Amino acid sequence: MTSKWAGEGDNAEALVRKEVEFGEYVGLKSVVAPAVVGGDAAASYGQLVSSLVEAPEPQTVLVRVQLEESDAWQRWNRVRLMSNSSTRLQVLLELSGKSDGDGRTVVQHWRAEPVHVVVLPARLFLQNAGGYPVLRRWDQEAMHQWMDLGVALAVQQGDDGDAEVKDCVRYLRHLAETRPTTAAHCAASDAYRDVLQAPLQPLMDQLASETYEVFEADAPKYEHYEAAMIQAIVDTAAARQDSDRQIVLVVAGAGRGPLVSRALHAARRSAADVAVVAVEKNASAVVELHRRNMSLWGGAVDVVHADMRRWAPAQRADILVSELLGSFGDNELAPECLAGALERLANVCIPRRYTAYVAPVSSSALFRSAREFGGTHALETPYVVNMHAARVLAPEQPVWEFSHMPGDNVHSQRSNTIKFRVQGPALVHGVAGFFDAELYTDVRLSICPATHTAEMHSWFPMFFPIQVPLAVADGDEVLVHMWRRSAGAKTWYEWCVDTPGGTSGLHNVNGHEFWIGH
Ligand SMILES: C[S@@+](CC[C@H](N)C(=O)[O-])C[C@H]1O[C@@H](n2cnc3c(N)ncnc32)[C@H](O)[C@@H]1O
Repeated sequence: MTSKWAGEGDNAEALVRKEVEFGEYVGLKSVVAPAVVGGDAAASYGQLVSSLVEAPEPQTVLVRVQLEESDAWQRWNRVRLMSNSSTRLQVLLELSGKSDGDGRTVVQHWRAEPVHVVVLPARLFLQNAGGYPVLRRWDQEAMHQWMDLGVALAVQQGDDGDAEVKDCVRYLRHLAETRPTTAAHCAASDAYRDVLQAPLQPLMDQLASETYEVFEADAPKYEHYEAAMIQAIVDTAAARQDSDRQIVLVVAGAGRGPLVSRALHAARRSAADVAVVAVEKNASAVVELHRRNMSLWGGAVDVVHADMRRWAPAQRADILVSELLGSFGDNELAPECLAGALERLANVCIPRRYTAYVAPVSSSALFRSAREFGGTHALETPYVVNMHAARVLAPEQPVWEFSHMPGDNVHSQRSNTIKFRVQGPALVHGVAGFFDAELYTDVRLSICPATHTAEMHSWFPMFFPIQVPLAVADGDEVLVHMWRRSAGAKTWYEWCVDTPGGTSGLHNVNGHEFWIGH
């Protein structure tokens, strides 16, 4: 193979292989391939890099991507696709340092890619009054964002007159030391960045005590529930004629009791006479409810071990409160549990309605992790994940809603197609899912990026992967098709993504890979 990109003689491939071999001999964990090329030589370059990442040596290959090339991303994407998105392929990103552009835009565009190192040319640095190199404010922020993504930074020696590399490095160290600290409520979530988790199934499974403990640490969530309960109690008290009768509030799916404590508090704060009933189907959690009833609630709570779908109390309640919301709103089967229960049990439901949202998402990290779980199964299963090295390609849009008001239709199947105009170029790896909920009137909870409830950390977004990623250009129209289907004791989602270049095909048809059990 002869090519200019290696810049040496007439057998560039042999030269590259020799250098890789030497790297292996001296024990290097990674080797940097020559700068990625476009045009006619792109296929040969991709073939060579693919053969390196498939070689038995456990080295990572860093593909040098020069941002000054207008088709830098497309060049990288071609190599990545030729190498079947190998986990041993990463990016060494060379900033151009020419433009006065905002460095944060580069992070935004590249955060979904497996960037290992960012190389800053020394000319990117300005001189401060003392003659030392500094970065523009937005470039400082960009460096903080790269550090946050765990990306290494390197400085490339410039021409005469550019800053000294050692001074630039000292400045970058200073930036690292003065990075804004993470808020306490984020610190716990940070440990789960880009970690795929199976969605909880609190109806089919019996949750463990430590899972409840994690829920209970999310004070903002319970504060919102308490605010909703106060309003519902006040409205119920105002609407009723026979003011002697106690208001009955049922916490359905009480777990170890955090909403029960909040219900008692809400009753005190609204100065109303409220009887609180705690219903829970997990026998072990019921033991803890009895313990708390004795030790914390003075025996004031009626603890019932029952499934809310079948529980038949002697007296209809006024307010039904439940926290069966999943990352996609309805994925913990709140509709199946609440719709029927509401008809028999109460007039008012908290939450009153919840909406699922979707958006196309790009993330090499999430796609690779899902694929590593194994085969088609892993890429036809939704995950819950604290998305970090990911790029949501268009603002999220509602896909469907469930409402629990008297007289609402209780059927639980849904489907919809949503059209997005995406920011590209990018590789679509799947669909991100979010939800928001109206607990009561204006008291809302949200995990949508645009409206996220402050400091609430109970829910990470959902990720619905697709088996074969789809490339999109800036401004392309992307269609996301979603279905929520049920049969017998199972509910599941099916999904499909269409881009101008192709379709992902339908995922999880008939729930054959993933379903939620009733
Ligand atoms: C997400 S947890 C929330 C628990 C608690 N409210 C909290 O905030 O910690 C949902 C709870 O609902 C219970 N649950 C789910 N489906 C139920 C049903 N049909 N009847 C009664 N409890 C149910 C589960 O066992 C679990 O304890």
